[in-house]
Amino acid sequence: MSGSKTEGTPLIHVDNVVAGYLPGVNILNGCSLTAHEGEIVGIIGPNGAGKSTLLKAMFGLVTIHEGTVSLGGSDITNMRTNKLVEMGVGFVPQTNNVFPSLSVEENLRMGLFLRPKKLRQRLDAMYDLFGNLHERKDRSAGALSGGERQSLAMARALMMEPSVLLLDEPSAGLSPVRQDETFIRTRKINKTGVSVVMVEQNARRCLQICDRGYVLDQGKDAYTGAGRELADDPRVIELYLGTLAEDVDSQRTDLTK
Ligand SMILES: Nc1ncnc2c1ncn2[C@@H]1O[C@H](COP(=O)(O)OP(=O)(O)OP(=O)(O)O)[C@@H](O)[C@H]1O
Repeated sequence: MSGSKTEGTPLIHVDNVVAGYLPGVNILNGCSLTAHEGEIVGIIGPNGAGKSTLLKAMFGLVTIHEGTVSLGGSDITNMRTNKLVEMGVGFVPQTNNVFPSLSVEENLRMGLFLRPKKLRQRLDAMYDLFGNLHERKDRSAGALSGGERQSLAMARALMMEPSVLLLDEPSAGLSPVRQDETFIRTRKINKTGVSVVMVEQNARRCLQICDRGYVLDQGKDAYTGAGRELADDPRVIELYLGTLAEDVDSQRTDLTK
């Protein structure tokens, strides 16, 4: 992690958030997270720990009962999603993240409905970043492969030029090769200046590309640290061995380079 990334006001800061879907049933129980400009922050942890709920709470999709979320120092707690998108927050849900009956380009247009004047410029930028989408721009999104669909979902969220992109398990359901491509693409997006907060089941791969990681357990941030440090932390390995040891495979792309 470069020192400069963690200086100054955090880009997004979750402070002691208590949140849940139903009244009286909290899923997040005092959860905190910080992402600085330029960082990739990973959220890992066991099933049901509240990882997706944390992302949804940051994006106004789950009611926050206590605690705050701020963006560049401004309070965005429980703000409506359309307002958050205007303010520079992008969100890619795990499923149902494209309109299958619309073409690739129509999906991208939908991503920019709030700022139509920039359409050509943003389309060109996305086709530049995701070459495979340009070749398929007239194809219906429902006919894309899983990896292509994930690219389209990311590109759609990037159309509004967010400062931070929230990704919910971008590698879920993809083959190992496509998973690696997704991680490499995420890093490429980050290099264009977009900060990333990503939830991942694929813990070790995620920690390889993150500047920092958070391990969530029962709705709280249990451990945090530099991505590669966390991956080697015996406490984390002991607690989440099943998750962390799953994909050490020398045949796969080295994401650390
Ligand atoms: N829409 C919902 N309504 C009610 N409860 C929900 C809803 N979505 C998730 N939950 C509950 O919230 C808890 C945390 O779920 P969440 O999806 O945030 O966990 P996660 O850490 O992302 O796990 P996984 O890796 O399995 O997706 C679970 O007990 C789940 O049943």
